[in-house]
Amino acid sequence: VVSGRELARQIHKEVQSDTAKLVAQGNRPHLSVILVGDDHASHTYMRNKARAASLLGMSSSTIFRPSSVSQEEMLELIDKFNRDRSISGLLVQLPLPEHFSERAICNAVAPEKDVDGFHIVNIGKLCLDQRCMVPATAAAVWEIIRRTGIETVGKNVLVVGHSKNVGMPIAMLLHSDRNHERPGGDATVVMAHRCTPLPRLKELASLADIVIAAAGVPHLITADILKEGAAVIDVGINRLQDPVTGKLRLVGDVDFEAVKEKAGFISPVPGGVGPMAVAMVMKNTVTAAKNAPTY
Ligand SMILES: Nc1nc(=O)c2c([nH]1)NC[C@@H]1CN(c3ccc(C(=O)N[C@@H](CCC(=O)O)C(=O)O)cc3)C=[N+]21
Ligand SMILES: [Mg+2]
Repeated sequence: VVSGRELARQIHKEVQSDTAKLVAQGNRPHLSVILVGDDHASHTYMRNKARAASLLGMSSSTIFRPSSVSQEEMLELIDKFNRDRSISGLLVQLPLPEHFSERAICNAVAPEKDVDGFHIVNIGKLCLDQRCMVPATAAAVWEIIRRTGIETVGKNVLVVGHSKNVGMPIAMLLHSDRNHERPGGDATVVMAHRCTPLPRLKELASLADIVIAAAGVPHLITADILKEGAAVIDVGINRLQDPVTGKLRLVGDVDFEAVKEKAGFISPVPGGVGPMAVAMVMKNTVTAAKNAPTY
């Protein structure tokens, strides 16, 4: 069982020492988070990021707006933050209410401050293997694989789920060329999604050396469909009500108890990709601070 919390502590140490250097140069990294509405999960993630920032010696601030805020007002706010030199990294917590174009909001954030890596320029660079802000969840999966020593070159990777913010960037990192400006995993990557027939999903899973589960379907990945010794990275975040206690419980897309007996490596939920994703936002914030103009 791979501990995302332990790996996140490694990243934290690296980010903390980079932060201290920047602070000594009078350039303390600052993360600004814009949070719209009162979505409970979004508030949890925001608090995790704010806590990590203060732990690592960065400053952070969260700007709250009601779900009735207009796209116009949001664009103005983002523009103001883009021009504010005391802000190194800026992110707008997703999802946004229905009346928003998330694409327009993501594209409004200055690419060099875009610690989510969701601006179209950063996505374009990601697809061209250029250095860029890599979306935190995808970077988290990448770092878990790298730091655990899981081989990717020539391996079969199955990414389950093709969301633009998670599945797509993960597949992009893992399939691309390792000898590039932004090194990739040189794996043979297949993407399955809601239109993939179940027999086909099983067939693909049985061939996979690495399975990345990012579909948002609890218990989708069961032990019987996996190859013995496969590495399984669970990216799912599903809140299920416990039938006994009635409490909400966080589960991934993987049948953890059974799969941990068959898999070579398994990254759990909670305590896997989540804490690593928070750490990668911090790493991106330091990167943004390093690259910020100092004049
Ligand atoms: N603009 C934007 N950027 C994001 O990076 C972003 C987003 N919107 N919207 C939602 C997703 C999801 N996400 C997570 C962050 C932390 C945990 C995390 O800390 N998870 C803990 C448990 C947290 C809990 O108990 O709920 C864990 O897995 O151990 C999970 C998921 C960031 N996202
Ligand atoms: Mg997790």
